[in-house]
Amino acid sequence: MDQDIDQIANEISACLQSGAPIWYQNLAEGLSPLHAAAFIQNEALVKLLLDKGALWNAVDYLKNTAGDVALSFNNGAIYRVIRDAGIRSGASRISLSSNFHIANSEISVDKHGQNICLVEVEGEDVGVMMGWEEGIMLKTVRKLCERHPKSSRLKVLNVGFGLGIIDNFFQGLDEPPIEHVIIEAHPNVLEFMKKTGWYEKPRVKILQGRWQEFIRNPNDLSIHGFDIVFTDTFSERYTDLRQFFECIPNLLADEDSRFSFFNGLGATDSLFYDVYTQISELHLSSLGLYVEWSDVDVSFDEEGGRWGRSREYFSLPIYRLPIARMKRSTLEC
Ligand SMILES: C[S@@+](CC[C@H](N)C(=O)[O-])C[C@H]1O[C@@H](n2cnc3c(N)ncnc32)[C@H](O)[C@@H]1O
Repeated sequence: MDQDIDQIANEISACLQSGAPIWYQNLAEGLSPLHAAAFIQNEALVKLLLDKGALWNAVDYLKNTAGDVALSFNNGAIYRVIRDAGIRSGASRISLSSNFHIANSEISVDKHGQNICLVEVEGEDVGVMMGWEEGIMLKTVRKLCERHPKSSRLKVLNVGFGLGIIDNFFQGLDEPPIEHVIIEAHPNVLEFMKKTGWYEKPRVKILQGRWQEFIRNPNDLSIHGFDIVFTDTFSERYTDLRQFFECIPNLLADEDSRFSFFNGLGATDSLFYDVYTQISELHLSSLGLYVEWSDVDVSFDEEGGRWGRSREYFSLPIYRLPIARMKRSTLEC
């Protein structure tokens, strides 16, 4: 077997040296050499191809990566080799996510009675917040607030109002926040907030604009001291989320404070989702935060009806919910 691999390795090296492109994907199915190596379940070959520069995130015409092929065989070892290549490649170079900016947005009720917030991207309506996400938002609020040492006097910051699902859950707590700051940029969403009475709510402060205008850099202390911080801006890229991460140590009040974000990047593919999840944890850790993850079941409960006229942006059955806190050693430094 080792001999076979040595021989294959030599042949592949010779092919590459003579100009064969390692990124080649066949015309019939869009399969790359990495897909093929995962298909024959040859870990050494997978490693070799990745070493030679094979794209860990190439997708075939069915949108499957080599990691998906490995998973379909339940081959955890090969899956991890491919995933780790993705993590090493660094989040800033991953281009799988929603990378559009706030476009025309519309808030409406779909035929299933769900509230949906749609934006138009390249002529297609994309749901950026839909009623089915209530379960995620409810569990997030529970994880953020339950047994919080300051539960009777919470100061909450939420970035991105959308349909206001999470903000309604914060307001519905037995002991609502003593300060509830919401940053929202989109004029249509701000209009919706006006119509639904958010500007009149006691102890709620609405900051109109992009979060980047209010939280200018990681050392900016103009808004700070929150017990709970949540962000869900969806239309932004991972680089924006990472920039927001950098501001978290200054936004949080103390070691009891908790931070969460909508963990939806790459959520149309288990490999991409896994890579984003791991990279987020690594980046938060480098800033002195540790993350606890819990799983939320978001599998289909009806014939795919939850998407309405939007594009699927979260097609996995499990949402991985992050709760981050400052590590004590960081606070003592
Ligand atoms: C997915 S929705 C948030 C949904 C919300 N979590 C809920 O429970 O309904 C995203 C929101 O973030 C807003 N947004 C996007 N980028 C933003 C930015 N840079 N600053 C502030 N708000 C932003 C959008 O206008 C949109 O209202």
